Amino acid sequence: VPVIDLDPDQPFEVLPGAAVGGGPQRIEEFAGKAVKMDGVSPDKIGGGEDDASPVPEKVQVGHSPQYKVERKLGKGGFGQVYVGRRVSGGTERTGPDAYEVALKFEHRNSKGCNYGPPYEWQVYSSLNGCYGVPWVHYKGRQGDYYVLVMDILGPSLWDVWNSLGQT
Ligand SMILES: Nc1ncnc2c1ncn2[C@@H]1O[C@H](COP(=O)(O)OP(=O)(O)OP(=O)(O)O)[C@@H](O)[C@H]1O
Repeated sequence: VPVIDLDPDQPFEVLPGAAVGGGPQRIEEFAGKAVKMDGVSPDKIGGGEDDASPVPEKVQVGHSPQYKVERKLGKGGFGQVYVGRRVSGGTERTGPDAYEVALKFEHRNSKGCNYGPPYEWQVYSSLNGCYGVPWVHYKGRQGDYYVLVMDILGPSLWDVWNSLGQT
């Protein structure tokens, strides 16, 4: 049985201005360990609820180009996904030089980020290159959000079924 190594493979970069600050601080206990928390409860924020801080208008993480954040593609249990359009350059449809990407935002107070970057990042790293899984090209933190920059996929079967009135 192949063993998948879920250790993080790359450090991520915290951009200037991304400092955690302000807001009341609390101590919460997870798995018997005291964890210092900032601001509101992660449980209340979940998958980027509307009361969380708005996602940024522009994104640049790690060594990525800059992207303008456009329409929302969807929302999951932990994060929200938007179209990102490269501000300049970008000739490819997919890959690190793509002119359009999917940007997945996960709020730093969300339940997936209790111990730092989302655990899901390790899963994406392990699955990168697998058929049907979008390639992640850049990742990092900007302001209150952890951001993944990945290939944009076509509509899911769920999206297609709904666009046809679930017939
Ligand atoms: N790379 C992508 N390209 C295009 N659309 C995407 C991409 N990634 C996510 N989406 C859209 O955003 C939605 C939310 O994705 P996300 O990964 O946050 O959650 P999920 O996998 O649907 O659910 P859960 O978080 O419960 O596992 C998806 O259902 C899909 O419609």
